[in-house]
This record gives sequence, C-alpha cells and structure tokens, in this order.
Amino acid sequence: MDIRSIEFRGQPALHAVAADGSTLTVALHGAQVLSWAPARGGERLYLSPKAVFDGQTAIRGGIPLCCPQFNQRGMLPKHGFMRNLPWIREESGVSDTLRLVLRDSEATRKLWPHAFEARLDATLAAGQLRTALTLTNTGDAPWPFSAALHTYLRVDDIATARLEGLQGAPRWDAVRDVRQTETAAALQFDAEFDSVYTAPAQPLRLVQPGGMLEISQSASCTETVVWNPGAALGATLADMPEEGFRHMLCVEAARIDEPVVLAPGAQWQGWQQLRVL
Ligand SMILES: O=P(O)(O)OC[C@H]1O[C@@H](O)[C@H](O)[C@@H](O)[C@@H]1O
Repeated sequence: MDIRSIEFRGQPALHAVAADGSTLTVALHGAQVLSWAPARGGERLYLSPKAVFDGQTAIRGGIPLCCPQFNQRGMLPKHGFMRNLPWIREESGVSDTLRLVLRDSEATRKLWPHAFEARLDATLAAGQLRTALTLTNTGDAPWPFSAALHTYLRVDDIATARLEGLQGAPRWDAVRDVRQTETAAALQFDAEFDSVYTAPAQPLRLVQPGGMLEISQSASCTETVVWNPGAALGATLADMPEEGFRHMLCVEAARIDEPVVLAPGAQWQGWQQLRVL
C-alpha cells in the first residue's frame, strides 16, 4: 500500500492506495478515516461537505473514534476527547495497514488523569476495510473506558436503505427511551433513529438498490449503535447540510454498556470490518 501525506481541506491527512486501486484517506486529527473507496463502486463513507476542519472540532463524517467515553455517559466532552486531538503516524510493519497513535499528554491528563496509548490500524484488502482501535494501559493504575468506531456509511437515499441482521437483538431506543427486542428483519429509516443494540454474533448487511455492504465487528465490541438524525434533528446540525441525513447511516461498533477496566500493562482491541458484497 502506498501511503502519502496530503492536505485535506487545509488539514494534515494520509492518503493510501492499495494494489487493487482502492483508496483510503485518514485525517491526523482524531485518526479519523475520511474516505474509503474500494476499486469497485466508489466511495462508501459519508463525509459532510459542511464538516469543520479546524484541527479542533470533531469532524462530521467518516469514522470518528469515540473514546474513552461514549456520548454523554460521563463527565468528559461528548464522545470523549480522542476525536478532537492530533494523532501521529507510526509504521505498522504490515504493508496493507496504516497506523496512527495517540498517547497521553498534558492536554489529555487535564481531562482524564490516565496514562494510555491508543492505536488505530486501518487495513485495506480488496473490497474490504478493517479499522481496529487498540488501547494499552501504560500507567500503574487501572482505568475504565468506553469506545465506539462511529462509522458514517454513505447511502444513496436513506428512504431506500435497509439494515439487516438485528432481528432478535435487545434494543435501547434512545429517542423514545424504550427497551425492547428488535422485531424487524430489516430496519428502515423515515425519522430520527438512535438505538443501542446488543451486538448480534453475525454480521449486518446494509442493503441498497445499488449494492450491499457487510458490517462485522469484534466480540469485544458488545454493542452496535445505529443512528440517523432524520430531517428535524438533521436541520439543527450546523456542520451538516439540510439534506445530509438522506445520505448517511451511522452503524457503530461500540463498547458502552459495560465499560472495560484495563489493568496496568493490559491491552484491549475492538474492530469493525466493512466488506463489499
Ligand atoms: O454530534 P455528535 O457528537 O458527533 O454525536 C452524534 C450522535 O452519535 C451517536 O452515536 C449517538 O447515538 C447520538 O445520540 C449522537 O447524537
């Protein structure tokens, strides 16, 4: 894989081209994947044309890394701080993998008093992208964390997109604050949708008239979050165009209901894999 440093909307990023012609763009800010275009079928991720690239604000789209907190479930900024900081590139030692690393610093310790190393490995294969987040406790006391690979999948039209594979999964519907078992064989989206599911063992499938994408995640990611803001909430998001919600669906590999407590020296990894079917 050929990896080059580029500027993307004025900010430092890496652009990788794999042997089969598929491409990947990752911002150093947040180690956020911004684009994945397999050789067949073009771009698969949604990046808002109004996303803010100022080296501080969380970027709307691609694959934000939410860590060490999910959403507002804690005292840290929403979705933690890792998506708001610059990561650095390191050699992965593997030709198909791009690696970025974030270690604790004065800035992180002000928010969260723990010694850590976070690593993002983005691995390209034909028609396939795997993003793996690895956390290591580099300190001498245990700490708890939550995490999510908050993937914005590109959809042609949310009205015709279906997400299969969650039937039978325990669901917390955050919009209605209702807990239930999912009954639908295929989720459809016609309004705000924000739910946390117990992750099923089998992969999910995003089905659109134009094709299918398989979404799988590591067993260490015990939840799958599905989010689309819908028209009303979408209109309030300053960094998304009014019609932006029609072209995205977040399917997130997450570890949130039971945070991991990482012992000194211990390591945790969670991954999500996207595969064109
Ligand atoms: O606007 P943010 O901070 O990137 O968060 C986006 C969304 O992220 C999702 O994971 C949450 O389930 C939603 O509740 C949240 O609104």
